[in-house]
Amino acid sequence: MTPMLEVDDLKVHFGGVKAVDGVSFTVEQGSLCGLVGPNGSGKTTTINAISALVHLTAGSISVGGRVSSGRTASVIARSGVRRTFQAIRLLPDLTVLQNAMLGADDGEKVLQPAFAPWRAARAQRRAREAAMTALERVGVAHLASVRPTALPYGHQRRVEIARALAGEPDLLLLDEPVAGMSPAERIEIGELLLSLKADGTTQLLIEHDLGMVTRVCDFLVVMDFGKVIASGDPVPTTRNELVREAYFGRKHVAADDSLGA
Ligand SMILES: Nc1ncnc2c1ncn2[C@@H]1O[C@H](COP(=O)(O)OP(=O)(O)OP(=O)(O)O)[C@@H](O)[C@H]1O
Repeated sequence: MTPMLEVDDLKVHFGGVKAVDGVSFTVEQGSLCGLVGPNGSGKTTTINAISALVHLTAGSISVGGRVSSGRTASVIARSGVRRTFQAIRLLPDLTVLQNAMLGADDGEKVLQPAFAPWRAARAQRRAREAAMTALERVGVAHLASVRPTALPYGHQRRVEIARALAGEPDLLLLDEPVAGMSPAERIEIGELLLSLKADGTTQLLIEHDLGMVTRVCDFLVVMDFGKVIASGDPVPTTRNELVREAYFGRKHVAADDSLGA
């Protein structure tokens, strides 16, 4: 197996806060890896480091065999790493289609039509095609002309995913993509992630719903207090005693049997 993502002894400290403190893991090409752990365990900071939104205190990150540490967020994105955000970041004054277009290659030119107009027109055409394909994929193409603020939360989340897909990523980082969705919507998004995997997209999924994670992921990495406390096949990993303690606390572990069911 070829690694798509290699995180090696990653540390991200904010002053005295050791948000990520010596994390190492690998995501194989074409696989779907779950990154789980209690609130504040360092998951978002880890994908912020992978997408170059925070500085690394130490360690290294490689994507597709190339060391990405030191590159800017836009260079990382252009190299095929796209992401969604835990808090929805759609622009309220743009339509659903325009928001998705921003995620396409050259998406930034969508907002600069006056700059080299002939090139902008070509970039816009390509971005529109990629965005429509992504919106179709997440099931909201019929809402392309609507403003995202007019949509229910679950649909806004789908647009957020579509924006990342419009960049046709090799590595897709998903930060709680189904938060706030109904159980039926979660199943649909789970199926979408599996279909993206079937197409060869490597994915790193942050998710608190361990039922979903064990259903769709090939591999799990579990964090607590900035460190990896367990990793491996999903079902046995969620049954690991350290993982159960991290989620439920020691005194509840014996009583609660909902993990890894
Ligand atoms: N910019 C920052 N400055 C200071 N502390 C930060 C910063 N970003 C994150 N932290 C802290 O780092 C720790 C890890 O946060 P992070 O958001 O990565 O956790 P998480 O596992 O994603 O949590 P959740 O599941 O709640 O989203 C937390 O204690 C958080 O308060």
